[in-house]
Amino acid sequence: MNAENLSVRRADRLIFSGLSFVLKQGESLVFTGPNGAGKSTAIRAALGLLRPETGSACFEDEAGRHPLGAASHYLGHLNAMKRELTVGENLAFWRDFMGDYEGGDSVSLEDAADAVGLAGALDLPFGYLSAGQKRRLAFARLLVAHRPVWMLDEPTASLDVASKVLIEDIVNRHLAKGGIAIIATHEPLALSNCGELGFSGPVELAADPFLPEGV
Ligand SMILES: Nc1ncnc2c1ncn2[C@@H]1O[C@H](COP(=O)(O)OP(=O)(O)OP(=O)(O)O)[C@@H](O)[C@H]1O
Repeated sequence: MNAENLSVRRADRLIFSGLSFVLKQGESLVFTGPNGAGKSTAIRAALGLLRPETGSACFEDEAGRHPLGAASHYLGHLNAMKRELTVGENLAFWRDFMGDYEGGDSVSLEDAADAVGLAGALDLPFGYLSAGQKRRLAFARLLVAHRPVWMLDEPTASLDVASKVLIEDIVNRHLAKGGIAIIATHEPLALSNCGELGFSGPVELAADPFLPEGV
């Protein structure tokens, strides 16, 4: 995948500018930096979920360039599950709604639940799960519909050490199969072929000389 000269401006602040990188199959990149530095914004801008001031990002394969959003799974701060539906019903919804991207290697609902340590919980309402179990189920969503790129925003927040290792393992298997991952994180993650990109935070822009004073 390719990001070229991405910049995002919000109100009178430049959140970041000139963000460019290339990731090949099997490579990962972590976004680091303090709260408010721009990591989530960078993920959302690359995916096209918010409009960048400049630049764009795309996924490239033998067939050409594709919008990054179509080729990606996005795991944000929220888990994107319905609390009234069971674990199995939630996963079935995401499998049917997203479908497999070309070259798909998705797994069954049972195997996905098993991979995140929730094998016995398929009939349990999502709302009954603990915070860590909910986060692990959000990860199972990535396994039931294939996407070559995973964009993950603080995926291991609220996870205990064993669960964090389990998630690292799932991401590493995705990378080993030629997938790509971008991860905003505050904690070190043991990922293969991993680079790091540090965000330093927004810069106040000079006042617009055409605005009346105080605006
Ligand atoms: N609508 C908005 N208008 C102005 N500024 C905004 C808006 N939305 C976000 N920001 C600012 O953009 C900056 C980047 O926020 P972002 O959520 O990307 O940070 P982050 O690095 O992911 O932080 P965290 O580690 O806390 O998740 C923050 O300083 C935030 O205040």
